[in-house]
Amino acid sequence: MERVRVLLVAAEAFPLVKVGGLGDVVGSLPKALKPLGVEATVLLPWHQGLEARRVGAVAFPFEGREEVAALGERVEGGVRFLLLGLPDFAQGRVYGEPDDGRRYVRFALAASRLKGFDLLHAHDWHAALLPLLTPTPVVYTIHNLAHQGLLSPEDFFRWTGLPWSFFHMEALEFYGKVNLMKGGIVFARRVTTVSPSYAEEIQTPAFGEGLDGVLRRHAHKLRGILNGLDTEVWNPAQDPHLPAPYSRENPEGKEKAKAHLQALTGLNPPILAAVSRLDRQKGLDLVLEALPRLLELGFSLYVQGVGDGALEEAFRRAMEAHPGRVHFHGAYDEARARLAYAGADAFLMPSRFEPCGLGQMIAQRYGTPPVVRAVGGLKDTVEDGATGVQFSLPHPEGLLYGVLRLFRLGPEAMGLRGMAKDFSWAGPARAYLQVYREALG
Ligand SMILES: Nc1ncnc2c1ncn2[C@@H]1O[C@H](COP(=O)(O)OP(=O)(O)O[C@H]2O[C@H](CO)[C@@H](O)[C@H](O)[C@H]2O)[C@@H](O)[C@H]1O
Repeated sequence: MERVRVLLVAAEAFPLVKVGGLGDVVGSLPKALKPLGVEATVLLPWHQGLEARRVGAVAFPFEGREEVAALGERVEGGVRFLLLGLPDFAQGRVYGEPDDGRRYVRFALAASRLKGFDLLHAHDWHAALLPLLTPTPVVYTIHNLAHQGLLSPEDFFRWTGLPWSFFHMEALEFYGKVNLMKGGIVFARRVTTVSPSYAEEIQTPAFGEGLDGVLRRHAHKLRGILNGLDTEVWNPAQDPHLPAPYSRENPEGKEKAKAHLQALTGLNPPILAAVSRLDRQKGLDLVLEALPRLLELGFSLYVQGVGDGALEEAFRRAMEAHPGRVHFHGAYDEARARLAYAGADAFLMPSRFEPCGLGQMIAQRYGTPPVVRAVGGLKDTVEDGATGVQFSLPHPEGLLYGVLRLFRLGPEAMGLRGMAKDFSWAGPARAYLQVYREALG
């Protein structure tokens, strides 16, 4: 097969901009595709503060006028990034602004005008509109079905100039709104999501977020492909943020990471850690509810994350109430995250749902066994009783059971087994190539 030129279109990609796991995946998949003959470029909004070389401009239609977006280019770690310079992204956060719908629609409209690619790989609702805008084949990946991009139909059709004939149940309409995610699912040539279990789950009402019927109707083009990890970026043997390198063969350095985490936080071992966006999805409220029992049993808790204000406040208060036993780091902090993955005795991920999850994979790679809820990608990546523990009940009792079982079974041996697992992109990248081939027909 000829070299395939693919444009990955997303809101975030490591190392330029990362809020969560989407950034990790979009930033690392291109590297893994390269040896398979896929020339992958990443297109992002030109978020404020990003430095890049201006290489041109793209004209696109919006509200019946022609507008122009600057085009920037930057190469990082062998990956080519293109940035679309829209004034909408010159300030504000990556997500969570009141005009998110409008600015990401504008992003997709401009993205659809880029030339020179055989295939577009669109990620999450921010890029879901692409299959309606371009004849180039599109593969659409769902990283999180909980965020769908809901818009008023009046705004949407005025902005895009698309015909109102798209506003019906088998296309964009969703309870009186335009649903961008639904458009991605219906109109892309292939739809993927980030683990085999989540691909099954989202076809059921319990996990389908109202789109399970649509997903069942399009199940013939739906595939579950597990995320990989960039094993160079996530490698305790060469992580500059750790006090000492370590590996499965030479695990001594892990003790230094533990000592460093304890010194930095004042926590007594054993330390249970969570590094996560603070969102209902992640089930960290269960950790709060289980906290009194966990403390009674002698555990300490380290939580790092930003997001939901009430959760941030609750963890802050828990830290004040239990100095030396609870530590909350309410920041996005790459270096500290790595120290937590390395220095904790166990990693907690009690998610209500989890499309794939990277935290539990990173923890295993750093020799820290995870306690996870048995859902989605957590189910597919943690070997219950061997490299970590799974629990089913979405309740503090379920979490407590999981933690106690893990410590009964022996976290050290599990940690060592976890380090031997292959979480690389090699297999997943081949699966994406197969999907790309299917989409190209
Ligand atoms: N405060 C903080 N400081 C530093 N780093 C932090 C941090 N908070 C989070 N992170 C990092 O963000 C990433 C989180 O990735 P996950 O895949 O576990 O969850 P997320 O829900 O963001 O991703 C969504 O997309 C991904 C990608 O497909 C799916 O795996 C997942 O299930 C889905 O919910 C990890 O690299 C973690 O270390």
